[in-house]
Amino acid sequence: MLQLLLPPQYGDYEFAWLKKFGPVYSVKGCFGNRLMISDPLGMQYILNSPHFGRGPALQNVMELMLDQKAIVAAQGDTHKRLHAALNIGFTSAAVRNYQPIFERVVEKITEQLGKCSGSLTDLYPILSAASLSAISEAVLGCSARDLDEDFVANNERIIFLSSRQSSTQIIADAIASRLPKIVRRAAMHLPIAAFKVLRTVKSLAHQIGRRAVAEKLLAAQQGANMKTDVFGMLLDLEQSDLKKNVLTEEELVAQTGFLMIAGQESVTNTLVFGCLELARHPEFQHQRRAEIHASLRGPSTTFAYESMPLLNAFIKETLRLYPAPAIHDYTTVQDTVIPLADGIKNSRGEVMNHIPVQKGQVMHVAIASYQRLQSRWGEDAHQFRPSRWLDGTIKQGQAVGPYANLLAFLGGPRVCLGWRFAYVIHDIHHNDNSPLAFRKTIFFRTHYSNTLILVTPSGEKAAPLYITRI
Ligand code: HEM
Repeated sequence: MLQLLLPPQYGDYEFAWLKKFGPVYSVKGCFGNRLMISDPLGMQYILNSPHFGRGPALQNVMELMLDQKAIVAAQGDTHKRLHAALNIGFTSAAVRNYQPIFERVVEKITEQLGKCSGSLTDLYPILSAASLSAISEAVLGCSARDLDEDFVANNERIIFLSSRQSSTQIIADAIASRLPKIVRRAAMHLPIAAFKVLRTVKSLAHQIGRRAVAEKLLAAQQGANMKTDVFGMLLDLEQSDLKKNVLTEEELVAQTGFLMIAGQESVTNTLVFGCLELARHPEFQHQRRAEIHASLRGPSTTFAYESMPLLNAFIKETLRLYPAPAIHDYTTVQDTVIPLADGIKNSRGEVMNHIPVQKGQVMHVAIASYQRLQSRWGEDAHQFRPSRWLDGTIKQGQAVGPYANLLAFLGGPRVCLGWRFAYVIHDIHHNDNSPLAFRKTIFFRTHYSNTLILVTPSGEKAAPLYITRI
């Protein structure tokens, strides 16, 4: 289990085991064997079936870090209701309204990166601040400059703490997740530095959310356009489900912390990995720029990236190789049988097209492994090759995930609501007002610590790349 989560480079063992044992095998965990599964049909079943709940360690993290009313901490019918209600702010029509915000943020990032031209620059702080800006404006309708300084600092601290996972911590998490909920909640009040940061962020996020809701309601009374951000959409008295009492103001406020932290962290990491692959593939970087130039010469459309096959392929390929939820844990809540697309051989050599699992079985939905299955993505599935999305290499099969059969945004009832949002933020890669090129310098490693991150050989979360203006 520790080999799986803390190898020198993420996937060192996992991808070797995938090759050796196939898409279903078991690994030894702290409290018994765990099932690793990357079979597409099996994953689709687990993600959509009520027979599975979130794994104990992951649920523990959600409960510790977030407001109890936050969508990711909610379960069953409450979760369904919150998901449906919040979805109003994340439809493709809604996200199109937020486009000017993303364009402004992208302008600022390119300007800032341009200033670092000719030097070795860690992309993390720049892209992290930019993601926070985009999310703060597009979700709350509030500039990141207006966010409480303490919130921004503590938010960064949480992201930093969650990027440092040690073997002791993994074991402690596994033990903590076995404690009764009441004990875990009580532990949050212990005078431990990390818990203090969590308590502060929760409380500040609440204040920020409450202020945003109050300002939006006032703006609505004054007849302001409410469609410019997620909170506005949700509080729009013309169409909102709030008036049907589907989502209370208090519940909307409770989503603030998760939307800010999770959105910022996932978007930043995906952008960083994208820039790293550009640095590693100068030829592709050049072709992509040529596509941008061609599109800028054509008729101007707001969503220009829709007509840019290389840019689309690039974003998909980045999400394929670097899914934020590389391994997602589930527990079986009642005995069930998981169907498999590709049968597996049992110890007697018989081919099984399904596997029975008992209540209480912990399993790892191996998203990073699935996204490297040669049977689906091609013989060179471990390579970064965006052209696979354009030349027919990829085989269709069970439809999993909301986008391009990828599971970077998960799938099923808990699918990411902000996936369109995340896609648009990648506009950074087609902004060409200040053309930049990235060049790799040192050896990097990918590391899994609640999410996939880039670390230097000494284990520090950082993405130093050379930036040059062209
Ligand atoms: C590349 C960027 C992103 C990735 C890879 C990503 C990935 C994910 C994943 C894996 C989950 C499932 C978490 C779980 O239940 O365990 C999730 C949930 C969610 N994400 Fe994202 N996310 C991204 C960006 C965003 C952004 C920008 C927002 C909004 C500002 C957002 C909003 C949400 C919400 C509201 C949920 C909860 C859905 C539910 O439980 O019903 N995400 N995301």
